[in-house]
Amino acid sequence: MSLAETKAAPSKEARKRPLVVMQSVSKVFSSGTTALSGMSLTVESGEFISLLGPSGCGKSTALRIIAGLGDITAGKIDWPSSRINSKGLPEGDIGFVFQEPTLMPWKTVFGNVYLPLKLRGISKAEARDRITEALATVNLQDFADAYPRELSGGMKMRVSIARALVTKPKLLLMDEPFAALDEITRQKLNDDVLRLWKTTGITVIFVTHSVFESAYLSNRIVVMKARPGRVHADFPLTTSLERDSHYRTSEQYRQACEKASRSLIEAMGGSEEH
Ligand SMILES: Nc1ncnc2c1ncn2[C@@H]1O[C@H](COP(=O)(O)OP(=O)(O)OP(=O)(O)O)[C@@H](O)[C@H]1O
Repeated sequence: MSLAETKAAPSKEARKRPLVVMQSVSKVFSSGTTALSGMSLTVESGEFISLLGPSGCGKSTALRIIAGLGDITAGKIDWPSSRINSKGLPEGDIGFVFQEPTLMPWKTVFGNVYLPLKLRGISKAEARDRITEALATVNLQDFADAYPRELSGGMKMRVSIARALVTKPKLLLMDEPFAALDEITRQKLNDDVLRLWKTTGITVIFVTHSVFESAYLSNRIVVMKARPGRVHADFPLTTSLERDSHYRTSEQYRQACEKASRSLIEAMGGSEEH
């Protein structure tokens, strides 16, 4: 290895830096609702984390804080691998996919995916290759000129994912992205997201109510407890199997679902006998 290469390579320490470190974060809204209290979470590069929890336990609030979209009442949040702007927020390293695709109906697929680049002052000509690449990642390369009204619910969500990916973020935050879709479409999109995770090396935090979805997708599950929201359990999920249709019917998947389900029931204050 030449000296130049030695210098260019990130140090071992830099490579190992986490993407997000939340330390005892609390969030109280002006209404007086305490959405989070003492939430700590460290997100390492390359992880696929499912944030699983009952309705109203603060999953979306936590995700928005991780995205730098909401201020915190107490505690500390840091993005050790990101460039931090003058407001103390990470710049450009985070993509966000919401529950609704939130596409502009008057713009084509291309125009919708262009938006984050346009906001950064990048011309359409400069952006073209990146948009084409992002659309190809979600298998929509042939739909660049289509309008949202011409797409199915699943395709609209894939456009939304392409829009989140076009800036090449290190971290992809997904807030119950497939909750409104039918089961078969949801399973297909689960496979798309897994393929994306494996091929790009992106880190994913995926909010879901679904034990089955979390057990299928993630290599780490963080279960949240409600009122106020905080981490109840945090465990890795490893499997020797490829996550595909065979995995869905395997004993390993059944056990993963059981573990996540048990933890969720505990977080909700119940017991298995209930
Ligand atoms: N902007 C806001 N102002 C006041 N209270 C809010 C606001 N956003 C969320 N909350 C409250 O904070 C708590 C946590 O909400 P949040 O949406 O983060 O939970 P969640 O786990 O994502 O819920 P769900 O699974 O139903 O989407 C809830 O009690 C909610 O009503």
